[in-house]
Amino acid sequence: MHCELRVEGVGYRYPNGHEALAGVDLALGPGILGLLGPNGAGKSTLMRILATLSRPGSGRVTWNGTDIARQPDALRAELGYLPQDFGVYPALSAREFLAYLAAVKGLPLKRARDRVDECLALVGLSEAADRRLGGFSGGMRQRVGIAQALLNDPRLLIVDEPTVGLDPEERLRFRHLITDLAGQRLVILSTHIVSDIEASATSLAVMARGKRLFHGEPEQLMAQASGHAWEWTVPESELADARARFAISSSLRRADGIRLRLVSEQSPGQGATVVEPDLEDAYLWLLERHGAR
Ligand SMILES: Nc1ncnc2c1ncn2[C@@H]1O[C@H](COP(=O)(O)OP(=O)(O)OP(=O)(O)O)[C@@H](O)[C@H]1O
Repeated sequence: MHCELRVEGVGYRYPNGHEALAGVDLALGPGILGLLGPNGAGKSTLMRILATLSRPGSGRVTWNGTDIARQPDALRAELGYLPQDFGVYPALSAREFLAYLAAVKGLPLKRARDRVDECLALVGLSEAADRRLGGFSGGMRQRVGIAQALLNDPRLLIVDEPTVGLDPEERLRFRHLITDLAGQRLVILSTHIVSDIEASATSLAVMARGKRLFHGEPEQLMAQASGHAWEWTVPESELADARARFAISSSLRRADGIRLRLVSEQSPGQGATVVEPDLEDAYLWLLERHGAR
């Protein structure tokens, strides 16, 4: 199955002059791309361009060789998109809502009926299919969001910050769902939370302030942080100072003080030991190096 997305020098400026994207390049094939970046990095702006909802100000995006700004329909037929601000009609049941969206997407009636059932099953909502969406939890609504994005069995699935507002259990379930969906398609999942993608992403792109800072395998990013991740236990009285001076990825209260995990060019202080960087450390180190934290 052919599925090649190329983002070439894409820039975007909002009407108020704010430059949200500056020369972003990505070459993607089947698999799950985790698109990581702090708030305001430009992830949603890029997702909307990829979903053909806005056009790049400069550069271009091609889907299997076709420029999506010139011929958006070539991609739209193969696209599933879950926007960040996905809303549902609370009075409709999950089945009614999906049937409605299937009609909007132009699926023939018989195919629509089958696909609604299949997609509800895929996201684990068959049992709840006839319940009103108004009574659904946040996690269930997000699963409805994924179900609607899957109606046309897309080859490109774009999910923008899907775990915002979900509780830890729902978050975990959602991550498993995304992993199961990958197959032969390209899934782009944007988030500012490393743990959303660390178990599932086959490749990783990191953005900050409209620029792509990294694109590659998670292992490559972790290798870049080697020697710069530290564990350091400090008394509680020194915590505020440590927070001000270092990029801290986690802290744990222990009997002998606060055990910090942080990234730093050099040893943060006496008693600190170098540790093997995990993805969280590596992400933080990248942002730190680019002054983007
Ligand atoms: N309609 C708009 N007009 C002007 N600036 C905007 C508009 N929408 C977004 N921006 C700005 O563009 C930048 C990128 O926003 P974008 O929403 O793409 O980032 P993001 O990485 O998705 O972050 P978040 O998770 O906070 O949405 C931000 O600085 C944001 O304030």
